Amino acid sequence: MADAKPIAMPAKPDGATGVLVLATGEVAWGRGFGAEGAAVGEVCFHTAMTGYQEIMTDPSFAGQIITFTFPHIGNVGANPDDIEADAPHALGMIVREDVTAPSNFRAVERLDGWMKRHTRIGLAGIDTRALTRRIRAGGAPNGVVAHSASGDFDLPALLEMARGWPGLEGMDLAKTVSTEAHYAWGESREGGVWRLGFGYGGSDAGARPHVVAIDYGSKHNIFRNLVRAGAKVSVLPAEATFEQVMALDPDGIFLSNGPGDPAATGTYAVPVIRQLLDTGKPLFGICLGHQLLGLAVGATTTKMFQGHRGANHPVKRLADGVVEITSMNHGFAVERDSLPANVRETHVSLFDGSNAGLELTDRPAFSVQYHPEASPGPQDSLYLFERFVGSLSPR
Ligand SMILES: NC(=O)CC[C@H](N)C(=O)O
Repeated sequence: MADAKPIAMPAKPDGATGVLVLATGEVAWGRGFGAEGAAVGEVCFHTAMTGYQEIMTDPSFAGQIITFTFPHIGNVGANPDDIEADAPHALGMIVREDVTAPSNFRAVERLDGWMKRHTRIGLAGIDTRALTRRIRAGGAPNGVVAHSASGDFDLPALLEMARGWPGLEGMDLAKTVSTEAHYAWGESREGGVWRLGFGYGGSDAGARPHVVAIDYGSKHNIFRNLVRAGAKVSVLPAEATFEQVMALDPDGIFLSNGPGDPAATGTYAVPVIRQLLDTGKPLFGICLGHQLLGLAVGATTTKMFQGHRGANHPVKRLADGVVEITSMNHGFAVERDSLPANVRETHVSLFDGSNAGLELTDRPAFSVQYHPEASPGPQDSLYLFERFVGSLSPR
């Protein structure tokens, strides 16, 4: 921004090795951990008290820096099991207290070591309560987290970096985190590590209905739950064509969660989803998949002023009034008023009344905005996997 006025930025206190610089010019000094360097993205907050490894590895967090409202992050260390993708996708984490030595039998390394190994930047010693209130009042700002063990920072350059980032609105990130090639989901534990993609999961896989999942940035536990509910799962890249999906002879189609702006991803995903809907095959979508289904039926999506990121978000199921406690992570939403006549709203957020689920009345397709796979989070919504897989004919 050429016309931006210089902003007075607070001088570095002694011993500071990390800093957060928001595009507004606000600066918070702290202690860096994990990898050194600088990362730019949207600074959001997450209220879950557990599951930091699952959160950091959820591909939906690409392009985002997560402020954890829970002050003690890292105290169960890092392990090879609690991951939703092979590596972290969130750009960095901001925490209150320094990461300590892990106290958990499953830990194989410290969180800060894990972050460093995966080139992710951490920032500790930040007043995360004040930062969270700042985000709540002003919306999620763009910003930079930087870590330099020697304490050398070029603040004007970091500010420039924060200001130069275009923001998540209009940004397609799904294809940057999706699988590159088609694979059949399966996993086995070898040498203490889950190995993926060697074949169909579950016993007697041949008799299972076949779900073809389009991976816009999927979490592993979604596929695990589809298998647990009785399916076998094939995974295709975000840019898969209608013909590529149909060549796998699906019994049902799954649209995954993922990062970025659904409207931007929709430019290539929506035409495919429309064709898939026309086949009459059952379809289920989660989060970004929900938003893309919404766009495919003609609804619109919008960037929320306040996104939802936590593991205790109440959602009302409109069919029977039951409240599900859900795990959520989204910054965009389907606009209720834009839903066409053949689409019924099925779930509503009890925090702000925003749309949390939909179903078509003339085709077997439904989706939810929240994360029923419950990792991290409650298990109230696992029934959705059973409902979807139960509607497919086994073969
Ligand atoms: N978890 C997700 O799939 C997130 C969807 C979308 N990127 C959003 O922020 O709303």
